[in-house]
Amino acid sequence: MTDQVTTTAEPGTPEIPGKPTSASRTTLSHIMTQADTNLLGTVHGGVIMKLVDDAAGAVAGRHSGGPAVTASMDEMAFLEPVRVGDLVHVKAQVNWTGRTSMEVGVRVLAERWNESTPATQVGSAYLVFAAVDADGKPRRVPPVLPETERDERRYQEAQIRRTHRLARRRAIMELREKRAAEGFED
Ligand SMILES: CCCCCCCCCCCCCCCC(=O)SCCNC(=O)CCNC(=O)[C@H](O)C(C)(C)COP(=O)(O)OP(=O)(O)OC[C@H]1O[C@@H](n2cnc3c(N)ncnc32)[C@H](O)[C@@H]1OP(=O)(O)O
Repeated sequence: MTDQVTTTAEPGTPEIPGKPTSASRTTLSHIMTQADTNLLGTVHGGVIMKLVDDAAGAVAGRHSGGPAVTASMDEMAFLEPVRVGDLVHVKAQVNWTGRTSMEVGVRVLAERWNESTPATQVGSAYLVFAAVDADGKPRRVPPVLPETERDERRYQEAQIRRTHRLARRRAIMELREKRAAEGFED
């Protein structure tokens, strides 16, 4: 993992024009059936996570203009159980871009398929996608251009999460190196 947090091009490489958040924002909707349930009879969390990954992957592909792979999924929150017969809407947008990675924010909403009551939020997640070339190597992404106050807040919050991810990873690597130097073999 690299520590670079800006979208500045390397010397000699052209800048990539930015893309507004709305250009790739996407909603994926899916009706939940008996095939999606866990042993408790509610919808399996893994089914929701697959939809989240699909919607976020579509957004990352649209934003970056090519293939993108999931590097991490964190802070997946399940706020309410989802039931058979719920129409689930997975709303995703690019919150932040680095050099080759993007943070995609996802909100999961559910409504009864045959009722006119408003949809309620049942989950949320943040995923990091890396744009890749034909060899699976990271490639540069266009900077995302936040358009609204909410987009701007999400961008700033994503930067905080990015800083924490890098700091946590660095701290764990340092601890492992220290323990190895002290002779621990775990
Ligand atoms: C309406 C829509 C209908 C749609 C309806 C149908 C669905 C249709 C959609 C299909 C969408 C499918 C979406 C599924 C997508 C998969 O399921 S992909 C499969 C699962 N993922 C993988 O297999 C990825 C495996 N990992 C890798 O290939 C490599 O580790 C990676 C991710 C390319 C990173 O490579 P690396 O050599 O570590 O490169 P490195 O330069 O260090 O990192 C590259 C960037 O990633 C970041 N990064 C790397 N690792 C991490 C990490 N763990 N955490 C955070 N950031 C990281 C780095 O910080 C760096 O960011 P920048 O500073 O450049 O911005």
